[in-house]
Amino acid sequence: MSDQVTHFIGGVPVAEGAMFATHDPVTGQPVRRVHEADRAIVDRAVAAARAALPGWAALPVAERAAWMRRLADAIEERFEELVAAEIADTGKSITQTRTLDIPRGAANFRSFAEIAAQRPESAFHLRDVLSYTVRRPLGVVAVIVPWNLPFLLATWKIGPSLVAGNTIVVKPSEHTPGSVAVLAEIAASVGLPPGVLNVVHGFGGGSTGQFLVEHPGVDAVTFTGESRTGSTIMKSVADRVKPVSFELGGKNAGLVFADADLDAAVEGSVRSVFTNGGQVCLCTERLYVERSVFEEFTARLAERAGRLKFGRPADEDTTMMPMISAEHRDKVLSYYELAKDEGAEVRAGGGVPRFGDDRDGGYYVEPTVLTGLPRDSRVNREEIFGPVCHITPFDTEAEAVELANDSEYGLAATVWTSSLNRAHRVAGSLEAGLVWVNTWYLRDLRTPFGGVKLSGIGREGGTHSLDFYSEPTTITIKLEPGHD
Ligand SMILES: NC(=O)C1=CN([C@@H]2O[C@H](COP(=O)(O)OP(=O)(O)OC[C@H]3O[C@@H](n4cnc5c(N)ncnc54)[C@H](O)[C@@H]3O)[C@@H](O)[C@H]2O)C=CC1
Ligand SMILES: O=C(O)/C=C/C=C(\O)C(=O)O
Repeated sequence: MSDQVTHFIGGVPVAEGAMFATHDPVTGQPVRRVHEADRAIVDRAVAAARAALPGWAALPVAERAAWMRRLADAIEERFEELVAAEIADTGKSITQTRTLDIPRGAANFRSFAEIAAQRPESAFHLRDVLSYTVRRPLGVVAVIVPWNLPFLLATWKIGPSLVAGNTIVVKPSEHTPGSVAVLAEIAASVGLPPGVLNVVHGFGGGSTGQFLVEHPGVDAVTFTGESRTGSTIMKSVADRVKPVSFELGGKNAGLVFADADLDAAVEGSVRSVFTNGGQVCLCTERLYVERSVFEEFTARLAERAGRLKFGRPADEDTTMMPMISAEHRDKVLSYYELAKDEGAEVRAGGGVPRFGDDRDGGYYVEPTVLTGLPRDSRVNREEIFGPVCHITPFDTEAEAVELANDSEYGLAATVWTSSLNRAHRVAGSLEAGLVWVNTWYLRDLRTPFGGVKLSGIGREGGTHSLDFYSEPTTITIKLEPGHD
């Protein structure tokens, strides 16, 4: 793709609006020039989506599902181009991008095509009354997504909203416009009807994102990002009572019991704390470890953190990526300093790696393991969104559950134990939308996905997505047997 990123409206590229630059997180150097959509451009995108709505909504679901499969095929054909676009924006490793981010994009379209096409309609026939439900699309949906998993998260919302018959305007993060811009090219190349999928670029508050969610022609908003942003968007749409689906932040707990397979718990926690540089809303930031294995677990996790590899994205054995921006790096580093001020013992990391090459201009921080902080420390309560965790010992199962639940967030939790009874008991007691036992981030796209408390509103995934992206109308007919 070109280094200049344009909007995509009504099936064609639109190179209008002021320009801003994005930066390569690996070196800090400018990487793209992006057009910012002002109110007038957002207006045109919403109008294009609205014009395309009747035709798209009227298609049989099997035909919309066929379009989703065409998009998935085309993603696979342009796989390496999407991998390159994602890496240029994020500095992710090529191994992760090839195995997680881009394949999930294709899977997001394919799985919602299958789920929507196979969904049974419900009808209840009781004596001379027939009650049944028809589902209609919400209308024009605004899709607002963040920078941490740009293609995965955008397609996770684009697939089900389109197959349910909506037309959409997507706003990717200002940091990561590239892969969704390639998706727009793909939509044009497969001949998706103009206006069904529109993309506008720009910032959030006071810019494209706000103009889009507030727009009277937008019927619903689906958003992934920080909890505070979710709250701001909710206020913006409150007057029009627009439906919202929010996947927000987390301060996720991992519980390690002494009966766990410790090798698996350590390796699983390496993944759950440090994957994607800790920049996944599902990452573990609070670990609670039974006292008898606390020292061994902590020493082993700290040792593994020190061995993560800061290679270039193109090196297949790279396991640590940079933070997305200088601003986000500074935020994460401010928590490293705060941890020290709050009295933490730094068991690994705590600073900035030095390379002696152009990566010193990038946004890297060290993977960090902390202990010794009280439960009410800010480091134990606030979402950091970096490669860092704090580990606390516990003595009883009840205490572990109580500590894990002592959070304003409730997105994901991980339980490490060899006892099935304990796994079931503890998992059911945790205030979280998602609990993984002896694993982390194992996904089945049919299951409900989302969080409680500050971590979100509603669930997406499988039929839960299709429920959000459509409205049911219940029709009840009084039949008169024997009449025409
Ligand atoms: N899923 C999660 O938990 C995520 C959490 N974060 C956290 O949020 C912090 C800030 O990162 P940001 O990229 O600024 O996240 P953000 O939540 O502010 O931005 C996510 C998306 O929302 C848009 N946006 C922001 N304000 C908006 C508004 N008022 N109306 C409409 N759209 C709006 C942004 O342009 C972007 O596309 C990070 O330091 C990180 O800690 C960031 C990304 C994802
Ligand atoms: O759908 C997934 O597999 C991952 C979702 C991750 C987020 O929502 C996030 O990191 O914000």
